[in-house]
Amino acid sequence: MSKLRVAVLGAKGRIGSEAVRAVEAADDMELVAALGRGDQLETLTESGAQVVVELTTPASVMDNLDFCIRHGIHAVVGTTGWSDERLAQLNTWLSGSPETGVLIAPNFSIGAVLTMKFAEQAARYFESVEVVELHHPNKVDAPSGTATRTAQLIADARRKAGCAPQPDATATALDGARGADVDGVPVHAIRLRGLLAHQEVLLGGEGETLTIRHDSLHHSSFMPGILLGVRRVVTTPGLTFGLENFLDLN
Ligand SMILES: NC(=O)C1=CN([C@@H]2O[C@H](COP(=O)(O)OP(=O)(O)OC[C@H]3O[C@@H](n4cnc5c(N)ncnc54)[C@H](O)[C@@H]3O)[C@@H](O)[C@H]2O)C=CC1
Ligand SMILES: O=C(O)C1=N[C@H](C(=O)O)C[C@H](O)C1
Repeated sequence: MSKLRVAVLGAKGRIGSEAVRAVEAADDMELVAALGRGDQLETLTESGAQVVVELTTPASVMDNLDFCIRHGIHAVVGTTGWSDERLAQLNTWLSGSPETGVLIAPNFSIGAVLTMKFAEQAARYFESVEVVELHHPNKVDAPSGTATRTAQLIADARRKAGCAPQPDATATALDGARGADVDGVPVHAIRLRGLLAHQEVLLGGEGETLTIRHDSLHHSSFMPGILLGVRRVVTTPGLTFGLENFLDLN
């Protein structure tokens, strides 16, 4: 069987360099390009890349995906910064290239995907819920893509269940003291040397609390998800949001 021809964008970055090694080590894949900032995107077509793993920055990702989709190259995207407007733009581009697949995964680690799933399931049973994400201090965006997605899933679950707004008597607060409001869910971002990527979902009800915590201790935690994404995206046209769509979680 022929190997999947894979390119990595952001190949010198923290996660990109790990992804380069993971693709090189995968028996069913061939690394055909490893591009960094300033490299020509034409290398992707010249090298015959079938799938691009996009791990750059929120400022670069849209131009890169525009190029990939126009050239029918599938993409597995870990880069953060997704808004409804950006997703709508992607869907417009994809409608002009109906056989191309794009997976956007706010988090590639199985533990983080399960954290989101468990938080979504638990959300309607508790009066209060807040999200705390903790990352290395070199991270450029806050709150994290994972925390934003977690809060959105929680908010959707609570809306569907008809939950009342969360209790919060705060009358005066310093700016930021109650975190960012993501769809009615407070999200707090901590940046600390020594950390990599961590998240807690705190749920509170009458006389009890539930804490769901996940820790990514090394970038290797993201690699099985990236490789799964590469294998699945080539047969999944259109936009897929969330690695859970490629996992049998039920
Ligand atoms: N979905 C997930 O599971 C994960 C997502 N991430 C996300 O991946 C992104 C990258 O994270 P890090 O590796 O920590 O950042 P980083 O700053 O270490 O790496 C980004 C790399 O992309 C390069 N770059 C920027 N623009 C480029 C362009 N136009 N073409 C090619 N390369 C370009 C930069 O020079 C840099 O080497 C962030 O958005 C981060 O949040 C990070 C870890 C896991
Ligand atoms: O920048 C990071 O490091 C990470 N980014 C992603 C996010 O913003 O959720 C995934 C993970 O948390 C690591």
